[in-house]
Amino acid sequence: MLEKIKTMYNPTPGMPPEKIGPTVGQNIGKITLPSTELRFYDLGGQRDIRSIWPKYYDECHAVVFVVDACDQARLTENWEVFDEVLNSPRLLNLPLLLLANKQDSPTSLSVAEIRESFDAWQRARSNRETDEEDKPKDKGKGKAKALAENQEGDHNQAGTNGQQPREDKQWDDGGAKDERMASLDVMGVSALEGTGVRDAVNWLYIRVQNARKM
Ligand SMILES: Nc1nc2c(ncn2[C@@H]2O[C@H](COP(=O)(O)OP(=O)(O)OP(=O)(O)O)[C@@H](O)[C@H]2O)c(=O)[nH]1
Ligand SMILES: [Mg+2]
Repeated sequence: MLEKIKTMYNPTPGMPPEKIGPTVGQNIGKITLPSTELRFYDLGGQRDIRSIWPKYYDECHAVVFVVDACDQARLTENWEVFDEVLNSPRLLNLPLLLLANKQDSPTSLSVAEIRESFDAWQRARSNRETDEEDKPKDKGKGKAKALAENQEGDHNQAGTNGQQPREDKQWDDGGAKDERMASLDVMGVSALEGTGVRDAVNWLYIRVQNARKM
């Protein structure tokens, strides 16, 4: 995706698709637009590499999350990761764009289908949570165990990360996550053919400029 952006916006083209391997760490790219410069940090999506993502959260002005719209088998894993990003308090007020990549492929999910897949994943999760909450009420014995687990969970949370409770509270107070979800932008792109890429860059350009004015 970043290489395609470079090819479309810079005098020197980015790497051709056949030369691009999995991103280990980060790739950096820069494009110049009227009165602004957009700097991209393309972070590898492999499981082990995701732990570096939060190191970038304080410095960035927008987040673009690229999903492989052809890989239905990994959509659940994708949504788990995306939800973490969506929930990261340090990213809460930043423009967030979800890109459904590989729209050139006949097997890719459309933007509407990607949105529906995420909604369905969220519904399934909240159903699971409701089921969990209901369980102890049915069985007296289970209730004590669930409570004990809860307390242990709370303790662990505070113990491993002192900021966690404060961050959670932020969500309870503002309903900010619901707002974020309602306004989530999803766009279809093809990093291979370049379809939708200009729209995505324009979206970023406008959002970053607007955020600056506020
Ligand atoms: N059909 C199609 N294939 C694509 C497109 N973009 C990437 N691919 C292919 O998907 C595979 C993975 O592409 P990458 O660009 O390495 O994907 P990535 O998301 O950057 O992966 P990481 O760097 O590991 O995070 C490669 O085989 C690409 O050729 C696209 O728009 N359409
Ligand atoms: Mg990559």
